[in-house]
Amino acid sequence: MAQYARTKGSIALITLTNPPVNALSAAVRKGITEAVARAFKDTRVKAVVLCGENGKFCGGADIREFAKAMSGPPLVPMIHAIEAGEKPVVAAIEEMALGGGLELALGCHYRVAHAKARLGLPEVTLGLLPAAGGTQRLPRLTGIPAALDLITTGRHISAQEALKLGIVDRVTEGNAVEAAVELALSVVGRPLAPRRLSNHATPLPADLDGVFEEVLVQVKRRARGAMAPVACAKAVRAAAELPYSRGLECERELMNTLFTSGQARALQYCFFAQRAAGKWSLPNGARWDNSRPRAVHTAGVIGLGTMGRGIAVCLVKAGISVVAVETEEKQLDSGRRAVRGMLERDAKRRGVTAPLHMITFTLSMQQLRDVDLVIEAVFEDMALKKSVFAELSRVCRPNALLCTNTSGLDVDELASVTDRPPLVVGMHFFAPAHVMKLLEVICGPRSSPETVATAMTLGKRLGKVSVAVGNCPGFVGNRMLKLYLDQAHFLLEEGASPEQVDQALEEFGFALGIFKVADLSGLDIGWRVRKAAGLIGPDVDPKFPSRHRQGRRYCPLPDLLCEQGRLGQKSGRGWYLYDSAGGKEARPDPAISSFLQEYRLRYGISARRITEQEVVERCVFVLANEGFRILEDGMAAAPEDIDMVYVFGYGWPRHRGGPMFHAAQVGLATVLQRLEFYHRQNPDIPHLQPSTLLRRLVGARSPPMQQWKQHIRSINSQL
Ligand SMILES: CCCCCCC/C=C/C(=O)SCCNC(=O)CCNC(=O)[C@H](O)C(C)(C)COP(=O)(O)OP(=O)(O)OC[C@H]1O[C@@H](n2cnc3c(N)ncnc32)[C@H](O)[C@@H]1OP(=O)(O)O
Repeated sequence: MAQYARTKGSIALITLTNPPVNALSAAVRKGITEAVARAFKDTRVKAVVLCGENGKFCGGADIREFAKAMSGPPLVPMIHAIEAGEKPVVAAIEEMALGGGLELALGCHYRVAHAKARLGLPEVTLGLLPAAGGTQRLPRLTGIPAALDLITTGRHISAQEALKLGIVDRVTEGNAVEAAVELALSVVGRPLAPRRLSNHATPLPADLDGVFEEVLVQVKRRARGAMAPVACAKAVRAAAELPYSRGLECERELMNTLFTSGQARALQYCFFAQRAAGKWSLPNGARWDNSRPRAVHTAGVIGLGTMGRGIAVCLVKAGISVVAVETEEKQLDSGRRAVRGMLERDAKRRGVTAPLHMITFTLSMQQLRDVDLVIEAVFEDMALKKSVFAELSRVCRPNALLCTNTSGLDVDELASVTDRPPLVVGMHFFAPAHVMKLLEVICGPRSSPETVATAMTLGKRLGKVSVAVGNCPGFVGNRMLKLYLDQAHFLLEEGASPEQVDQALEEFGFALGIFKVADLSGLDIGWRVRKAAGLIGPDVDPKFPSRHRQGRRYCPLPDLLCEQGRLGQKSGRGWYLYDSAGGKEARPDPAISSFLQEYRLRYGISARRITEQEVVERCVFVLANEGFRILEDGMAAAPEDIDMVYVFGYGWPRHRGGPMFHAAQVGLATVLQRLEFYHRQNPDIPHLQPSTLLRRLVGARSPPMQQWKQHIRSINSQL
């Protein structure tokens, strides 16, 4: 809807009314169309101001409408009518002008923004392009390079940056609607033709081809296989080469291809799934909207290894005072240098002063006595963590929350050594913790609603996507990762090379193949976990290590690599070869190829040709299969949560929605049939055996994802 009012005698004030973000639903488009026509007709009205209710201009087209048949007045002619009008129209941009909201503002003759407003064309993040004339008007206003940047990345910019780029005419610290009314009064009677962006010629850079080539390289690197950024670049190219009306046709054609694509569906699914993940609930009825989180002003971080450093940086950047604890002077010193360096670099990038005063470094746990919450990030060893938690019980205030950054250990076992099990929760960050968006919040069986609410809210404050998960080995992410890695290792035994597996996964869209990721993380991490799980030990024959352990197929290849000192990037050699220890450029290593050949010979395995299809299906379907088991076990509340863990924590290509969404898109019956096929070929790999839930869903004719949980016999939520 849109409200119409007259102010200052001659200004029509049109207010978009569709909380929470005044999205351009059919009703809003109808309201604007009618209100603008009314203002243009009313002879008392000399100029028009467009604004949004509740201090928010507009969050763009209504994304929920994309899944339905479109109705109501379309955006393009509505915006054209505004631009072509004979009375000046000024957009008053408060808080946000995003997507269709900014396109609407670009159709206005003037734009005023509040200093705190954010502007952008994020359609690309939804698998679309700014198809309400945005790809044609913005380049005419800012020039090609800036428009390409904004449209292909979808990034939000500040009002100040928008002013520099010429996207807004004025920025105000005061009331943007009043400033817009003032501007509207001052421009009455001025010629409007120069203010109509569709009339402008697009300013062209000297090396047009070079600019586009460079952008295409960048977009392909950022999101391999994603269609929308490429289509966005093509549409902007049309603005460079064609008159406005033909450019608009090109924009529409490109949008038509994107609009019904699987990628757009996946990206829009991710938008809503990300927001749904924050809406947690526990079996006792506690929920995100009835549990009050505690305020967190001060926090302790124990352990200044890679994880602890990143966590400390996140906390400080969120305005939380931190006490960072190490056990030895040397580690404390190197941790202090690293954390300060990260804070200084970040501050320099943002042109602010580094908040170094907000963190103190100490060797004494006693310094944690007054903090609101502690995050333990010591070495992944249950005995060590237990001793830390017992000590924290003694040192911290009785109501301080105790959190562990364990990546897979039993949170309840840790809680049991404390004097406050309800105040213990897992906060599993992903490396590097100040960069990665995912936070798994592990709800132990005794974690209180207030504790869960505090951890989830703190995650959001740190800029993370917090997902509540149950307390099982590996939680959601690493429980699934183990099986994904196993498949990759088995494929090496059967005839594939690390680079072949990685290439197939990267073609699928993963930012990095699994073997490159393993090298980056360090192969010794998994080695240690396998030792702790009793899979490696003195009874393993060092010359001929068994390929069956604990009743199932086991691949000793990564252990053999570690025994050779090939630990990944840090040692300059892993599944790949690097220039030096710490090198980043992965090169195929002929030594690995010979190593694999010898291994196959030793075990009598005849290498077979493995297709890209097999690599992707085995790696990706095994993830979804375990996801179904996780749902049955009650360790995740919904398939959307599992997908968000993979998208934000494991480099899963967002335009494929997540492993569960992907399984639904491929077709559950196909996934079932392919898993059965691979399991028949590999009966000693139990995780290739289709899960009960998958079978049941296929039996029920593959219902939509929202109905999957209804097919779990007895839901026993472990959250
Ligand atoms: C052939 C058809 C041609 C059509 C032409 C199409 C051209 C234009 C396309 C577009 O405009 S696509 C949409 C572009 N806009 C965006 O991508 C913005 C999306 N929203 C956001 O980034 C954020 O929500 C926000 C606006 C920055 C606000 O963030 P905040 O953290 O304050 O709140 P949220 O929790 O994210 O959102 C609150 C609530 O609002 C819902 N919502 C937000 N934006 C939209 C939207 N554009 N459409 C529908 N719903 C939206 C969001 O889902 C939340 O709802 P609940 O989860 O609470 O129910």
